[in-house]
Amino acid sequence: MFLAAGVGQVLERLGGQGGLPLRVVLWDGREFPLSDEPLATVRVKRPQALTALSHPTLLSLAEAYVNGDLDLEGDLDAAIRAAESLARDEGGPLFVRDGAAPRSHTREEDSAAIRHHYDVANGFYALWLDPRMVYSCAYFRTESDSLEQAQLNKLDHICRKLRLDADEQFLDIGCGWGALILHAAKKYGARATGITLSEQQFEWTQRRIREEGLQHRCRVLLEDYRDHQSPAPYDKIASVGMFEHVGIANLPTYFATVRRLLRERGLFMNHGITSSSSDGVAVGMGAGEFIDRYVFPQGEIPHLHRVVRDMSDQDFEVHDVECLRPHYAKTLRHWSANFERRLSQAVMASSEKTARVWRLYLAGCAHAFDQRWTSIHQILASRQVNPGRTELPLTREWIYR
Ligand SMILES: C[S@@+](CC[C@H](N)C(=O)[O-])C[C@H]1O[C@@H](n2cnc3c(N)ncnc32)[C@H](O)[C@@H]1O
Repeated sequence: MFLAAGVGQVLERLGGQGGLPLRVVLWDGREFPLSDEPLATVRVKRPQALTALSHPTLLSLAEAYVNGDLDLEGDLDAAIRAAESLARDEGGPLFVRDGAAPRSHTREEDSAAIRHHYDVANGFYALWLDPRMVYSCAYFRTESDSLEQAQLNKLDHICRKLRLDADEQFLDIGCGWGALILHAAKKYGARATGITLSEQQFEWTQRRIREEGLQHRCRVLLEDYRDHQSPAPYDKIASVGMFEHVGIANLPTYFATVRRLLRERGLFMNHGITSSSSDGVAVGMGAGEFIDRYVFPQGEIPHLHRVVRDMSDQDFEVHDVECLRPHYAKTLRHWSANFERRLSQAVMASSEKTARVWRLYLAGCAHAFDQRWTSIHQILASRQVNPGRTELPLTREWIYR
């Protein structure tokens, strides 16, 4: 408690970090720069908030900010690096078993978790995503690609890897605001179906399909991937930034569902976040708990080897794996910079608390990908129930043509 710890003790603790790039401003106006040229200002709004700084974890610091006990101004990345340095100093491991009971991921639980995250408001997401509203890692062909260009590159990268062709039946599991199905139908002539659990995304995508005049080859459904039925199997299936919601124990069900929906020798692209911990346990120091409690309830990320194993068990042959980690750090920095520029609008489009959560989550995840706390992989595989030759060319040159 602050009164026990005292301002002096807390400042001594912060000062002992060897020059954190922060200025601390107390509720009574007293200012304490912790280095010669502080990059960010932490405003301690009330004495109780010092508790969060006396034995900080990334969760306690984040909660103090989300609850409005602390304010942050200036260079958010510098503040996050400083927070990590403080939390690390408390001695916790980088990866921890969170001790939570395994999640069952019933349809009701998953649906509630999706509504929590994605149904904030379409206008809220439009403030900081690219104009197509793509909400997954972009693909930067050059360092200076804009976010919009890099998201378009990503849509093409996926369609090319899938060798998507005119009139092929294409399914996008977890289609977000529909960017991939619209692109697949418009540019590649595919017959595209998207499914989402978010009502707001569903309505948005329905409208976009109408606006583009693509009703004859594009549709969106509001349903759980486990319930999706199709009269004929799909030629190609993508899942982009979705399988993080599935749950590690449910990966066999998930890949079995894709196998059920895909034709023999059909191609499947799984693009998703992977853990850097080979055990697939959560990031420690309170970071994983913050994401679980405030951002992605029920989210779970497996290590790459677990994904490949569970895919192989469902008769998928893995052809190509690409790590996009630097691309996600860049994507998140674009989102975070957009969010910083439009912070007051983000508050109006959601709430003060939601905007505070998302502000930390976007900048914090950029840091997490930079630091390799988490990674992301595109895995291209084909359904190979009957052994034999694949439909793929001998080399991967087709992807880059
Ligand atoms: C991070 S968003 C990615 C959206 C999109 N693929 C993109 O790249 O912009 C995750 C998507 O997965 C969907 N999703 C999550 N769990 C799902 C489930 N059980 N069934 C269907 N869709 C699900 C969400 O509704 C959301 O559209």
